[in-house]
Parts: sequence; structure tokens; C-alpha cells
Amino acid sequence: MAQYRRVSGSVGLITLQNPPVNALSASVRQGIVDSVKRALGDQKVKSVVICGQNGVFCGGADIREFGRQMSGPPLVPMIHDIEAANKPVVAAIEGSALGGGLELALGCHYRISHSKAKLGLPEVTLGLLPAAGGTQRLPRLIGVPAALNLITTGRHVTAAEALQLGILDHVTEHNTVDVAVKFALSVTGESLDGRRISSFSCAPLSDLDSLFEEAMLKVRGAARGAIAPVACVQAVRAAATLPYAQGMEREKELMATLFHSGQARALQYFFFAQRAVGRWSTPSGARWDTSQPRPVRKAAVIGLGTMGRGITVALAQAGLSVVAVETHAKQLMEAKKAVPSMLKRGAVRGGTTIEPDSITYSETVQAVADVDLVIEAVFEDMALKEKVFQQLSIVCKPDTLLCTNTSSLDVDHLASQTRHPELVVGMHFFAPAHVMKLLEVVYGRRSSPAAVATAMQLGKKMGKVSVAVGNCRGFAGNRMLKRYLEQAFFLLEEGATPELVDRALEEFGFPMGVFRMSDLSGLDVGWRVRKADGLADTSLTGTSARVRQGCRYSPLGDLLCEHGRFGQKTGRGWYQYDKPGGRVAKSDPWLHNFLDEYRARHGLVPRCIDQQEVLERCLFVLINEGFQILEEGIAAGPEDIDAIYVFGYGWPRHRGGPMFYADMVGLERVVERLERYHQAHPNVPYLQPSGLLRRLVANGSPPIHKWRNVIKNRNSQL
Ligand SMILES: CC/C=C\C=C\CC(=O)SCCNC(=O)CCNC(=O)[C@H](O)C(C)(C)COP(=O)(O)OP(=O)(O)OC[C@H]1O[C@@H](n2cnc3c(N)ncnc32)[C@H](O)[C@@H]1OP(=O)(O)O
Repeated sequence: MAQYRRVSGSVGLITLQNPPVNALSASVRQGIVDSVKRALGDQKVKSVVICGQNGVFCGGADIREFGRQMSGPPLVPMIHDIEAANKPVVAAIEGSALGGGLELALGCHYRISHSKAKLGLPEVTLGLLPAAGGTQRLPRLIGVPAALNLITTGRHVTAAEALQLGILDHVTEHNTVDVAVKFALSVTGESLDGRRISSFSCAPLSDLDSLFEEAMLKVRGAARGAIAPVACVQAVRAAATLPYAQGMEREKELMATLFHSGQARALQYFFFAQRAVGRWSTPSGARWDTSQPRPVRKAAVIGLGTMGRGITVALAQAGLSVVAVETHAKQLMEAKKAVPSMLKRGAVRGGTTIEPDSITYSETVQAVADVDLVIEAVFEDMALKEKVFQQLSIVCKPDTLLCTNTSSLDVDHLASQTRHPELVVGMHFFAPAHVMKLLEVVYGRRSSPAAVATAMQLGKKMGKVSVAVGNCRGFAGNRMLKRYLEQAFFLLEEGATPELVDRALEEFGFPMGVFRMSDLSGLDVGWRVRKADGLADTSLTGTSARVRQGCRYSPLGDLLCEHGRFGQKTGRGWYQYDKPGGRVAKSDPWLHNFLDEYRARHGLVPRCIDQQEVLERCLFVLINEGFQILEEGIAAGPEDIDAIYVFGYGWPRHRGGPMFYADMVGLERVVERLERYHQAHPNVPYLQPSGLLRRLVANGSPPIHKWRNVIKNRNSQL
């Protein structure tokens, strides 16, 4: 809806009304069309102001309407009519002017904004382009390079930046609508000839071709295989090279290629999925809307290795005062140097300042006596962590929340070491902890709703996407990753190379294939875990060398570690690097020889493996584990798993996440391929489709937003 009234005698005030963000639904568009008509037809009205109710101008098109039968007046002619009006129209921007919201404002003759507002054209993040004239008006208003940047990244800019770029005419600290009405009165009767952006020409540039070539290279590099950024560049190019009307035609054509694409569906699904993970629940009935988080003002970090340092920085950046504890003097000294410089770099990036005295350092755990929350980040060793939790339970206030940053160990067992197991949860950060967006909040059997709520809220305060998951080996993310890694190893045994596997995954859209990623994070990490589990015994010979606990096992990773090949840090891993710590992976003839010899030793005849098999084996097995995790209630819904994979494991966002991908591929096909691979590899039990996956197929493969019903109701017929 849009409300219309006359104010100050001669200003027609149109207020968009569609909470919470005044999205341009069919009824809002109809309301605008009707109101503009009324204002222009009313002789008493000399100028018009458009604003949004509740301090938000407009969050853009109503994303929930996409993919449905479109109704109501279309945006393009609506904005065209506003621009063509013979009375000045002023946009009064508060809160957000995004997507279609900013395009509406660009159709107005003037734009006045509150200083706290954010503006942007984020369509690219939804797999679209700004197709209500945004790609044609913005370059004409602010120049091609700046418009290219905003449209291809979708970033939101502050009012101050928007003013500097020339998007806004005025920024105010006062009541924006009042200021806009006053302004509208002041421009009554003035010529509008120079105010219609569609009549502008783009500022000429000397080397247009190389500008667009560079832009194209940049977007292709940033999001492998994503089609929307490419279309955005093409649309802006049309603005720079064609008259407005032809540019609009090109914008429309390009939008048509995107609008119904799988990528747009995936990105729009993911937009809502990110928000759904905030509405967490646990099997014991704790929920986001009924569990009260505790205030956390002072926190502590135990262990200042790579993870502990990152967590310390993340907490300080969130405005907490932090006690950073490291019992090894040398490590403490190094951390005291590293943390401030990480903070400084973060401040430069984010334009913030952190009080240096918000962090105090200590060599003893006694220093955490008065904190509200502790995050343990010591070496991944259960005996060591047990000791730390026993100590914390004695030293801390009785109501202090005790969190562990373990990536796979049993949170319930750690809780059992304390006096208040209900106050223990996992907070699983991803390296680098101050940069990576993902936080897995792991609730144990006895974690209280308040403990889970507090960790979830703290994650949000740190700018993370916090996902609540249950306690099991590897939680959700690493448990799925294990299956993916194992398949990659098996593929090498069967004849693939690291290059072939990585190429397939990178072409799928991962920033790094599994072997490059393994070289980056260090092969020794998994090796230590496998050794602790009694799996990494390379003295075994014959068939038992490749079998553990009755299942197929590949000792390839263990063998590489025994050769001292830990990845980038040693300059050798699945690839070779020019020096230890080198970043550029090169194919390594030693590794290929090693694989040949390994296969010969085990009587494995290499076969030709294509990209499709790589993708199906690696991804479907990971997806299958995801279904198992849903079945067990470790994750509450597919959105949780998808958020974990996009934010923590580099799953390409334009593919929506593993569970959404399964929905796109078709659950029946996933089952059929898994069954086929299981037949070929009967000693790999987790290639068997999970019970939930089969149940969904038996229920007619419902779309992903209905899966929760099937999960909730084991006997559901939907
Ligand atoms: C021919 C075609 C022509 C034109 C095409 C135009 C394309 C577009 O305009 S696409 C839309 C572009 N806009 C956006 O991408 C903005 C999306 N929204 C946001 O970024 C944020 O919501 C926000 C506006 C900055 C507000 O943030 P915040 O205050 O943190 O609230 P949220 O939790 O994000 O949102 C609250 C609630 O609103 C829902 N929502 C937000 N925006 C939209 C929207 N554009 N359409 C529909 N729904 C929207 C959001 O999902 C939340 O609801 P939940 O139920 O919690 O999911």
C-alpha cells in the first residue's frame, strides 16, 4: 500500500506502507501509481515527496513475489512516469533505499537522505540486475566506474558516500521528511529539464574497452561461474555506449536471461535461508524467541594460537573487554605482538577504532575469575581440554558461560568436567576467526536455552552467521567434509589426479578444490586426528592397508605426512610450492609418481575419471551426510546446513548450498547416483542413501521449504 495526503498546503506526500521494509509488492506499486496520478492531477499540489513508513524508505522489489505470477503495475513505467512528471518529485530517504527502492529514488528529481541511511543496488546478490532503469540511470548520474563498482558488488553505501558519489542532493541529521517537504516547497515551479537522469549522457571516458575488459575479468574472478555479475557489466556497458531507450531494452533483455535462472533461485533461497538460521531451535525445545540471552560484557580466551588470537580480535571488535590467556610465555609474547596488528589491520579495513586497553593478557587462568564468558581455544587434545574445563569450573564465577572452540571433540564430555554442565556450549569458529563469517554454536545434551541463546547472540554481535547444531563428531560442517575428503582420496586411488579433482570442484564454483584447500590448511591437522583415532597406521600391508573397521580407507594423506609433506607450510603437499609458505600451487611430478607406485603396490588399475564422477562422488556423499544430520536432528533444517557450507566451506553461493543443490538436481537423481556408486563401492557404507533422503523421495520429493515437515513427522505423507 501507499498512503497519500497533502501537507504544507501544496506538497503531495506519498508514504510507502509495507512493513518491515516497505518492499515494492504489487499493492505498493499500485499505491504509488494511484498516488502519483492524484498528486499530478491536483492543482493545489505543486510538488511531491515520496517516503517510507517507520523510518525505512524501501528495501526494493518484494523478493517473495519473484517466481510467482507477476501482478500489479510494473516498476519501469511507474518510475518513468515519476521522472516525466511536470512537478518536482523528491525522495525522502530514511533507513534503506535498496534495489528497486533506489531505482525509484533515481526516478525522482531530487534525493534527500538521513545521514544514517544506506543505499545500494544489491540485485546482483540475488542473481539479478537492477532492471528498473538502475543500470542505465546510475552510470549517467555518477559515472561509469563508480556505477560499475556499486552494481557488480551490490554493496550498500552510507549516505555520506552516496552524497560524495553524487547519488544524493542533500544529507540531513534532522527529520528527513520535514526537510524534504521544505525542500520540495522551495523548488516549486523550477525547471526540471536538468533533473531527469535518463536525459543525461554518461561522462565520457578515454578507454572504455579496457575499463569493461578489466571489470569483466574482475567479476569472473570473484565469483566463478556466477552469471549475474557478468550481465551487470554488460548492462552498464550498454549505458555507456547506447542512447537511454536502447540501453533500457538491453537491460530488459539481460534481466530476462537472469530472472528465471537456477542461480537467481539459489541466491534468493539463500537470502531467506540466512535469516531462517537466526530462528534456531533445539530438539529439547529451546528456541530463539523464548530463550533469553545473558549479557556478556567481559569475555576471556584461553590459548592464543592462531584460533585464539582470531577469537580475541573478533571479541574486541565486537566491543567486549577481553582477557587473553596463554600459559606458554613465548606464545604469549608473540600473541601480544600479533593481536594488536591484526586489530589495526581490521580497523583500517572496517574504518573503526578499538581501544587498545580493551584486551588484557595473562599467563594464568586465574585472570578469568570475573568474566561473563570464556572461550577455550587450546590445542585439539581431549586430555588438555578436560584439564582446562576443570580449572575454569573452579576459577570462574558460578554463572560464567564456558565455551569450547573444539572442531570435533565431544562437548558433552567437556561439560561433564564442570560444576555447571548446563553452562557449557561449543563455539566453533573457522580460521581466520576474526574474518570468517561462520560460527557453529554446538549445544550439548545439558546446555541450557540461555547458554545457547547467549552464544548465538554473541556470534551475531561479532558479525557472524551463527548456526545452532547438535553435538556429534565433527558437528555438521566437518562431519560432512570428512565424507567429501575421503571420496577425493578414493578418486586418486582409482586414477584421478589432484589437478583433475580440483579443476572439477573449482569449475563448479568452489574458490579452491579439495587438494589445494588441504594444502592451505595443512595435511598434518587431519593426520593428528586420525592418529589419535588409531586410524593412521601405514605399516599395514595387503588388503588391510586400505580397510579400517570394515570400511574402505585411504592411507594416502597419512603417507604424504610421513614424507613430511604437510602442504603450503612445508612447500610440498598435493602440489609443490616454490618455498615453504609459498602460495602458488604447481603440479608435482613426484606426487604423480608416488600415486602410480601406490596404485601398482595395491594392484589398483587406474581408470579414466571424468568431472561428472568427481562432482557426484564428492558432493553427493557430502549431501547424503547432510540428510543424515537432518535425520538425527543435529541441524534443524536444510537452511542451517546451507549457511554452514556457504559461509564456512566456500560452497558457491549461487548454488544455494548443498541441500538446495540436491533439491535442484532432484532428490531422485541423488538417490539413484548414490545407489549406483554404493553398488560399485560396497565397502563405503555412507554411499547408501540416508533414510531421510529415501523418505523424501517416497513422499514425492517435496521442495526444500517443505522438508522440515517430513523431518518432524517420520511418518509424514505431507
Ligand atoms: C523488472 C524487475 C524490476 C526490478 C527489480 C528489482 C529488484 C530488487 O529490488 S531485488 C530486491 C533488492 N533489495 C534487497 O536486496 C534488499 C534486501 N533486504 C535487505 O538487505 C535487508 O532486509 C534490509 C532492507 C537492509 C533490512 O535489514 P534488517 O533490518 O536487518 O532486516 P532483515 O532481517 O534483513 O529483514 C526483515 C524482514 O524483511 C524481509 N525482507 C527484507 N527485504 C525484503 C525484500 N526486498 N523483499 C521481501 N522481503 C524482504 C526479510 O526476509 C525479513 O523477513 P524474514 O521473515 O525474517 O525473512
